[in-house]
Amino acid sequence: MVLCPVIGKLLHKRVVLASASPRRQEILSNAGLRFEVVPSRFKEKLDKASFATPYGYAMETAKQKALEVATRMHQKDLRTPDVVIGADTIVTVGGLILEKPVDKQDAYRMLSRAQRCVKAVAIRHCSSQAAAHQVSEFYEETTLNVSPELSEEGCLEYIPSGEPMDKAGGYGIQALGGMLVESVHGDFLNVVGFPLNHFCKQLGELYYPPRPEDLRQPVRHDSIPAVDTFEDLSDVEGGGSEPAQRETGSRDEKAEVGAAGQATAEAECHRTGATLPPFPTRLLELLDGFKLSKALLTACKLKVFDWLKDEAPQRAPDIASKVDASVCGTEKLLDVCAAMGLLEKTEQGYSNTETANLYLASDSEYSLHGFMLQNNDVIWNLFTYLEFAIREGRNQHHRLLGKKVEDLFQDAYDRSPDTQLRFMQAMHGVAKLTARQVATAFDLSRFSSACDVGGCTGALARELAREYPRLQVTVFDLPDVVELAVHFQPAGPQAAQIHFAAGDFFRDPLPSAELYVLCRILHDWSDDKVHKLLSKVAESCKPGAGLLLVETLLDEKREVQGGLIQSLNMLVQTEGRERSRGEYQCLLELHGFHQVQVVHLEGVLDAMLATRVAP
Ligand SMILES: O=c1[nH]cc([C@@H]2O[C@H](COP(=O)(O)OP(=O)(O)OP(=O)(O)O)[C@@H](O)[C@H]2O)c(=O)[nH]1
Repeated sequence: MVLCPVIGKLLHKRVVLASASPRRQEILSNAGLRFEVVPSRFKEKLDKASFATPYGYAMETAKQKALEVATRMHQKDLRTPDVVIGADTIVTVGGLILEKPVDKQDAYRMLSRAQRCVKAVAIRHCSSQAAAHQVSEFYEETTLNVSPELSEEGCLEYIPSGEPMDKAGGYGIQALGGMLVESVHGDFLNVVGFPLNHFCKQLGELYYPPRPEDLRQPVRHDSIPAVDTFEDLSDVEGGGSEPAQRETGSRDEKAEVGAAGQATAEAECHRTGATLPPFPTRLLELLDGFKLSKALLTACKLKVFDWLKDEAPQRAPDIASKVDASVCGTEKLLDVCAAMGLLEKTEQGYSNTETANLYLASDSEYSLHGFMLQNNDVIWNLFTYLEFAIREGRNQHHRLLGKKVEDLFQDAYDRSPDTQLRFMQAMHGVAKLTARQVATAFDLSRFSSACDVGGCTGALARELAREYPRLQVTVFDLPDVVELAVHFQPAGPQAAQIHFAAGDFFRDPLPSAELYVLCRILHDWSDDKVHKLLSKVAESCKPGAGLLLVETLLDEKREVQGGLIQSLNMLVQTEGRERSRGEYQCLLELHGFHQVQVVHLEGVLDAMLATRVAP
């Protein structure tokens, strides 16, 4: 018997479940699906830190599981399956991704907290060419609250049952673990092994796409009762709420679903007087964000990633003694780093992930260690005054330092070589990340000389020189910056193309050049100073000279909110601000630069190239 007609659509296809999970198999066969089981050999070891969200990580793992099985079957018996289903489960607690416990202690830690269970499912529709496979994907999220009465003894009694160890989140809700869970919001089967309801809906969308006339009907949101509210909602206008965490569909659809869902929820509340609003998971994750940042910064400050670089896994007590810290504190910090995807935790101990080796060890080529320390030692402290910055509309160095600050770069901090070097290390790390993109954003081959105004360690100058072998680049910066820049100059073929010149770009004449570069400089300064600097650059330019401006343009569409955070950052730290594309365009034109072209770079930066016209 097939209750759900879409399951029948798969009956004559070769369906493969790429999973070893017995629960997943049971749920799907109970639903009448016929399939073969070929557990995936894909190692669940993707770098968590390289995904913007936990969902992204789980989805990529699910897709890779299905791909590995489809490819292997094709290679082995030359008969490609029609459909391969891959799934992955993660559990998130306050933004941290947890999977299956690696040991009993880990299980204990997982058990004591409220969790979100996210299942990502990838349905791979195969053809003989892997590249031509179509993949439909969705994920389903269920929120669980572990009973607040769950005692330490209760947890410790449960763990030896063996149930937690092969289960994401550390419990089997369908068996003994059910006793630990107080409430479930969302699809129960999703926690147990597979989101059957959402799967059927997804198949429905694939096999019965809506007719155009259906699309013109007002949206109707069918109800899927959460397990804690098994009620008939059919008397509610609009038919009840869409599952809160469905993530497929366009933004507009989501907005509609959200609005309709809210109206329904209100109606429902009015009717029963008892229904709880959705659990504010995202909100709580945002709240916890500062704790995660501080954990990352602290691990950098303690040089945890240096001690683990290129080493065999080490246990918490070893690391604790190296970083001169308590074992219990170190262990907690290491666990959070592992959950953030910065460390890997196995039975042998902790080791760096690739992200940590690449960016967090202090001696790696693309190290952001200096930038982390700058954030820990300076920016973090400034942000504690955010409320004042918002009220007063200005930076907060005076509060942090307890004195009036006239010029941020000249007299804000003690300009000891150490402080200066730390600042330069921070700038160097950030500049190296983006220098290649900046250097290649436009064709600059018509210029034979460039001046990188405020070019600090010469990281961008080096990329410009590498990209344009006939270009001579002058890095113009304050005398003490130029003095310390030698620490950052690797010997190499570009060295002969790069020169350093000391001076203050507000007071001293600029070195002459055909191309001027202002990379993340203007955003530090007030409008008055920006005019002053741009007029100096304009005066130094002959007609046809170029100005390469690199900044974060406000109002540009971006995937992440980084641009807006950057804007807040400027308020707290500098006397400047981020500006919009229109504002920069006006500024450039006012100072005689026209033909403005804009290129978006990866991350939050944008590059603009303008040409000086005859006055
Ligand atoms: O309450 C419960 N919570 C979780 C489970 C089981 O946990 C695992 C989740 O892991 P994953 O999705 O990665 O699947 P695997 O078992 O590793 O098999 P794959 O071969 O597909 O990677 C899953 O088995 C759930 O059933 C549970 O049983 N109860």
